[in-house]
Amino acid sequence: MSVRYVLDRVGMRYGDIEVLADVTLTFDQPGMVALTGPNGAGKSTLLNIMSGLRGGFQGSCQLNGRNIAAWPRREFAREVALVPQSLKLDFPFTAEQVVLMGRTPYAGGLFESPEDWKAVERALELTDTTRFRHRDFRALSGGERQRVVLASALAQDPRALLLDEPTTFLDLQHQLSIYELLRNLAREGLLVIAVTHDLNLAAAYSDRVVALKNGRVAADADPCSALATDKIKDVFGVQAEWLQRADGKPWIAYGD
Ligand SMILES: Nc1ncnc2c1ncn2[C@@H]1O[C@H](COP(=O)(O)OP(=O)(O)OP(=O)(O)O)[C@@H](O)[C@H]1O
Repeated sequence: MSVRYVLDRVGMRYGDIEVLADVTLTFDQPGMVALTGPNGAGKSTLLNIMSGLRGGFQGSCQLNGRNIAAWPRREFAREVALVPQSLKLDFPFTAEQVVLMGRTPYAGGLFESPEDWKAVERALELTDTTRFRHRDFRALSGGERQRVVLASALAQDPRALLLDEPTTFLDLQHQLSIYELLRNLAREGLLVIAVTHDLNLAAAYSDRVVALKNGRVAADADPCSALATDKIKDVFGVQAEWLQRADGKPWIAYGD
C-alpha cells in the first residue's frame, strides 16, 4: 500500500514574506514526481513541511490521514525519508555508518540485526557507494556524499522518499543512474518526490510534474502538459521548445 499525502491550502510566511500560499496537493499513489520552479519558489520549504521538519504553517498536511505533527518520529521515519540538499557531520563517521544511521527507526537493541545489514548492503550497492564504505564521510567528494546520503535514506526502507535536488553534485553518468534507480523504486511502489531544476530529467523520468511559482502551484500534471512551452514561459520566464532526438525521445531546448 502506498502512502497518502494530502496537503490542504498549505501556506507559510517568514515575517512579511509569503513563501507558500494555498498549496493544495494530493499524492496517493506510487510514482515519480518532479517538483520544480524558480529559485525561492518554496520547493525546499514544501519538502521540509512534508517531512515534518518545518512547523508553523497554515492549512494542513496529512500523511495517511494523520497530521504530520501528530506522528511519533520513529513511526514517521518508517514511512518517509528525506534526502536533504547536503548533510554536514562534525564527527568522523564512515560512509557505512552514515548509511547504517538510516536503520535507526528499526533499532531494537544495542546491536544491528541481520536485516539492518542486509538493508545497508543493498543501499550501498544501489547507489554505487560500496567501494568507499570505510572512508570518512567528510572526506568524500560532494557527489559521493550525496549518494551516501541517498543510500542512508534507502536503508531506512520508507514508503515515500523526498529528495531535495538529489543530483546537483553528480556527474552525468551518476545523474542518469540515480534517476533510473528512483524511477525503478517508484515502479516497485515507492512515492518519490524529487526537487529538480533539470526539466529534461523531469520530463524523461517522472510520471507527474508539480511546478511552484511564488509559493503557489503553477502546474500539476503529466510532464508533457506541465512542461508545455507556455507553462515554461509562465513559470521560468524563458522560451523553450520541445525537440525530438534522433532516437525519438523528446528534448527540451531553451533560449531564443
Ligand atoms: N528560515 C528562513 N527565514 C526566512 N526566509 C526563508 C527561510 N527559509 C527560506 N526562506 C525564504 O523562503 C523562500 C523560499 O525558499 P525555498 O528554499 O523554499 O525555495 P526553493 O524553491 O527551494 O529555492 P531554490 O531553488 O533556490 O533552492 C526564499 O525566498 C527564501 O529566502
